[in-house]
Amino acid sequence: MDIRVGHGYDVHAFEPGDHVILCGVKVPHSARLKGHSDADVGMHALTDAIYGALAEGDIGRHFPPSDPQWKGAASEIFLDHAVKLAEARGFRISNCDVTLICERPKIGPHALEMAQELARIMGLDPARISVKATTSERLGFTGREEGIAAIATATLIAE
Ligand SMILES: Nc1ccn([C@@H]2O[C@H](COP(=O)(O)O)[C@@H](O)[C@H]2O)c(=O)n1
Ligand SMILES: C[C@@]1(CO)OP(=O)(O)OP(=O)(O)OC[C@H]1O
Repeated sequence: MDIRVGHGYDVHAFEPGDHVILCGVKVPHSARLKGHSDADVGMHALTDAIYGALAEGDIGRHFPPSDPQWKGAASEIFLDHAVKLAEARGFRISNCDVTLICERPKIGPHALEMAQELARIMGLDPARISVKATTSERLGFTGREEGIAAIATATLIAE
């Protein structure tokens, strides 16, 4: 049995807007996240965790920010690619855990829907997916509400 663990980290800054996309869910907010794609910071961290477990580099290697093809892209494309790459290598994803770091928006009311959306994209039982959040107690860039950070871990198993 081959068991792999990967982790991912991402940050996107706020810019003027009225909603954010987090783990595939549109959440009303007083700003939006800036990015080349839809700036789904949680999905990017999870995608990087899977690439990390596979030693397959990072999201920018597979989807260069310099490529206009990915401008405004739904981050589901990136996660789907990482999952299919894992499957092609004989791995199944056992579980994953995403932490969103922000003062606002509040994630708790949306966490279940986010886990369900990630599960849909990944073809997994939602019980294998965790989405949670923490503030940084008003410290640092997330504390000043300049952006949102996300960390993720994924465990992959090949029998
Ligand atoms: N954006 C956020 C941040 C936090 N939560 C929930 O609040 C709890 C307490 O946060 P602390 O940073 O004070 O530990 C946290 O455990 C989450 O349940 C949230 O929903 N959205
Ligand atoms: C996702 C990509 C796609 O062009 O762009 P961004 O939306 O800016 O996101 P980032 O987390 O900076 O990762 C780099 C890129 O791969």
